[in-house]
Amino acid sequence: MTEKIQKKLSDSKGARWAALAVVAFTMLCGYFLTDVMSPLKPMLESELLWSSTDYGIFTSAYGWFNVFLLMLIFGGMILDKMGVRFTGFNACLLMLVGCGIKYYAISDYFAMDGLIILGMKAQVAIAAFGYAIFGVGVEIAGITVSKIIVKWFKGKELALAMGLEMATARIGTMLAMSVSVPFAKYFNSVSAPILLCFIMLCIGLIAFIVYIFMDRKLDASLTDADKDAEEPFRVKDIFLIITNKGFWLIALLCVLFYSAVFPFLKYATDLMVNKYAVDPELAGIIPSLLPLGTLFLTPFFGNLYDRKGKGATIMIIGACMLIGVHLLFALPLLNQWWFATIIMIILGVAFSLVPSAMWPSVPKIIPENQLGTAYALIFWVQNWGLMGVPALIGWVLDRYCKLEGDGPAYDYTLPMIIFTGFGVLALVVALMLKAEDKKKGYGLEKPNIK
Ligand SMILES: C[C@H](NC(=O)[C@@H](N)CCCCN)C(=O)O
Repeated sequence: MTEKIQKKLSDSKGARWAALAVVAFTMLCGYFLTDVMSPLKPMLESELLWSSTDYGIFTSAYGWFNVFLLMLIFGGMILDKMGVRFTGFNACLLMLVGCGIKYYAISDYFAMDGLIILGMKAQVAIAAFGYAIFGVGVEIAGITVSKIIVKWFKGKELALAMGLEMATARIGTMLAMSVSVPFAKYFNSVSAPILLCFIMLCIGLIAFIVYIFMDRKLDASLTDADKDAEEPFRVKDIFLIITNKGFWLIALLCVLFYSAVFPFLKYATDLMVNKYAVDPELAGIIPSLLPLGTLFLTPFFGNLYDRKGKGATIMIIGACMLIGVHLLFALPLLNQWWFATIIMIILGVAFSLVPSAMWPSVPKIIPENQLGTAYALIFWVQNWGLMGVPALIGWVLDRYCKLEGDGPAYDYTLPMIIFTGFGVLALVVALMLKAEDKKKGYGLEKPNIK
C-alpha cells in the first residue's frame, strides 16, 4: 500500500509565489497613497497656501496614532492572536477610510476655510487626521504581509520573497513620485491623485480578499504536527522580545536608516527644484529613480542573502553608502540635475541593501509565534522617525533655510546634514549588530536557504 505524504500548500512553488504577488499588490496600493503628496509640495504651497511647516505637520501625521496611541503595537498583538486574515482585512479598511478623509480635506468639497483646529489650519488638520488613520492601516498591513511571507517562505526563498514584496510596493512609491504632478495638472486639481489612490486601494482590498481564500487553503493543508508546532502567542512574550539586545539593534538600525530615506523622499522633489533648479513639473522624476533602482536590487540582494548569507555585512555597506549620498546632497558642488540623478540612483542601491538584509534577519532573532509583535514593535520604533523627522525638516526649512528674492525658496544644506547624521548613527548600530551576531550566533552572516 502506498502511503500518501501530505504536502503543505506552501510547498508548491506556484502557490507561494502567487500568494506573494497578491499581497504585494495590496502593499503597492498602500505605498502609492503614502507618498502621493510628496511631489505636490510646491503645488500645496502655491494653490492651497500651505507652508513648509504645514506640510511637515501633515506628513508627520502618518505616525501620530501608531506612535502615541500605540496602534501598531496593538495591531501586532491582534495579528499574533487573531491571525493574518482578520488583521489584514481590517488594515485595508483603515487605509480606505483614511484615504477618503484625506481626499475630502484636499478636494473642492472642503468648506472650512479660515478655521483653526488645535492650532492648525482646518484643512491641514483634517488631511493629517485622515493620513494618520491611513498610517495605522498601511503599517498594520505591512507587518501582516511580513508575517504572511514568513508563513509561506520560511526555510525557502525568504529574503528573495521579502525583497520582491518591497520591490513591488516601491512601484507604488515610484508611481506616486512620477504621476502625481502630471495627473494633478491634467485634471487641474491637487486632489485628483488622491482620488486615484482611493480607487487603487479598493482594488488592493479586493486583492487581499483573494489572499484570504489562499490562506484558508494553506491552513487546511497543514498537518496536525504542523499545527502543534505553532506555539500560541502569550502577552508575556513581549517581555522576551524587548529584553533581547539583537531586537533593539535591529529596531534602532531601522529607525535611523529609514529616517534618512522615507522622510528624505518627502522633500526630495522640493530639493530638486530648490538646489538643482529642476522644472517643478519634472522634478518628481529624479526621486522616482530611487524606488525604480530598488525594484531590481532589493530582490537581487535578498537572493544573495538567501544563498550566500552576509546579512550584517550587507547592512553595514548600505549604511556607508547612505552617508556618502546625503553628504553629496549637502555639499555645494555640482548643482546639476544629472549629478542629482546619479547620487539618487546610488541612494537606491543603499536603500536596497539594508532592507533586503534587515527584514529577513528578524526571524533569525525572534521565534515565529512572536514575529507579528516583533515586527510591530520595530515598526513602532521606526514610526517615531517617520513622524518626527518630516516635522523637524519642515520646521528647520521655515526657520533657518528660507531664502529671499526670486531664486530658490530654500537652502537645503542643513536638512541634508541632518539626514547625513542619521546615516552615521545607522552605521554605528549596524557595526554593533554584527558584533552581537558574532557573540550570540543568530546566524545573520549565514544563508537562509537550508
Ligand atoms: C518593509 C518596509 N516597510 C516599512 O518600513 C514601513 N513601516 C513603512 C512604510 C512606508 C511606506 N512609504 C519597507 O518598505 O522597506
